[in-house]
Amino acid sequence: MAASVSVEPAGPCCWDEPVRIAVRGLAPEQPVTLRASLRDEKGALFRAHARYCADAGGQLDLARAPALGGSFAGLEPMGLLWALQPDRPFWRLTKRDVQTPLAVELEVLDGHAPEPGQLLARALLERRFLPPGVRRQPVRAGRVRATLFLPPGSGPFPGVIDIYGVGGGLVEYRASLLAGHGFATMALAFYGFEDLPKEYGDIHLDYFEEALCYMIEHPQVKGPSVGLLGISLGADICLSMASFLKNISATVSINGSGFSGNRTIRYQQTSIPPLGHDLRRSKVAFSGLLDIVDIQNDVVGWCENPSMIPVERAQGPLLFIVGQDDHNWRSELYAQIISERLQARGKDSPQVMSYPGTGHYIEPPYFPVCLASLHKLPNKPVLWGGEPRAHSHAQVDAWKQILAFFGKHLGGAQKRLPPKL
Ligand SMILES: CCCCCCCCCCCCCC(=O)SCCNC(=O)CCNC(=O)[C@H](O)C(C)(C)COP(=O)(O)OP(=O)(O)OC[C@H]1O[C@@H](n2cnc3c(N)ncnc32)[C@H](O)[C@@H]1OP(=O)(O)O
Repeated sequence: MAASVSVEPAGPCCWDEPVRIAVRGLAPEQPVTLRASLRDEKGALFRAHARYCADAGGQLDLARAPALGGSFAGLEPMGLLWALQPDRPFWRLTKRDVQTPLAVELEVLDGHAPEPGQLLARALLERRFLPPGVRRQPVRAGRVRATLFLPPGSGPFPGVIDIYGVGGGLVEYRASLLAGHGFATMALAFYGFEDLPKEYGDIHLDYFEEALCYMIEHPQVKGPSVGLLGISLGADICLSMASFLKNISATVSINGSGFSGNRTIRYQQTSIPPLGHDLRRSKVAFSGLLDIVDIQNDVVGWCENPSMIPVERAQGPLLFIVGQDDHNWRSELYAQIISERLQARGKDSPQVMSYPGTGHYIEPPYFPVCLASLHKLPNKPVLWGGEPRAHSHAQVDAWKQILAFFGKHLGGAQKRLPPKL
């Protein structure tokens, strides 16, 4: 019998959904190598491989069989996706056009030799970023440059604003995936897109207030308040919005700092001066990579430092997703300072999910960890941190936590049915 690969659920799947991969028709105990590859929209090739042995019946189920080595080892049913690494140095897997899927090619090769053996079977996984029925609406309203993703159904839906960080542009893939879980999600650009400022400058919260008003007034967004989700600088913008603006009922910070970083945050008469940094504290790591984890200035005055965002003013609960191996800055320490600030002011401690072996770039599930890539501020490749297996597991858990947190505090999201595995 010829070998064949089966993937469940069959057909196209969302990028954040797990799949069950199995191979049938092998010889009993046959050694095989599984290879995965994908090409991103810029032509960069990402690859992973793992060695396995079929069972006594000539079957191989990645949910039951441990990988014996390769890009990863052990029982990792989704390892061939999260372990994908780019051939191009310091390249990050990202998705620019969410309307097209990424295709992951799976190949089953005979044997474990370093050189590939005979090709036994092949399959193509179509991984979508625009979940079925999600509507994508470009937003050009006043100064706001964004895309709103509306879940399938009639609504209104609980709303979330999603903000990325340094690098700018309009990053849509996390917002589009979140909409697949029942949240009307706005991917919000704030620089480096169309007529927005070309460079990252002071953070003017009135721009973000305009985006918030757009969401609250939208007939498909359930009022009276929305949630916020941000990573890195985007997380600090979310924390600032929650501290100064009304109608925000839940805020998630992924590896934010809780400080005004190296630009001033401004709202009406208030300004928060930057903590600042000293590039002389950066280290050169392997391959000439910069390690900037310690370049932020020391937090003099601890939780009373004037560069801190006054998070105690936030109306709704806060969730901090923290990578303990974050090399952009010390997210774990900053989450502790924020907790102490809240407690010192008689507020509840925030929920902190702190993940070992996890770096700065915590993305939705199954994105391969980006260990290093161009940082637009020093304009050099920097180390982001993370150990691939731990980081990948953290991404899966963090996504569940984020969905549960928004589900609880924004209420009423329609659950997408989990695939039957
Ligand atoms: C000063 C020292 C630091 C101070 C720090 C302390 C203060 C801390 C302050 C706060 C710290 C907070 C820290 C944080 O917030 S860091 C973390 C958060 N990061 C983000 O949120 C990123 C969001 N934005 C993006 O990723 C971009 O918009 C993307 C990449 C999607 C498009 O972006 P854009 O449309 O602009 O791209 P381009 O096509 O014109 O290419 C431009 C260049 O970009 C490079 N590139 C492109 N794609 C990739 C890729 N896939 N892999 C690797 N590199 C990639 C490439 O070299 C290319 O140049 P070239 O090869 O074409 O010549």
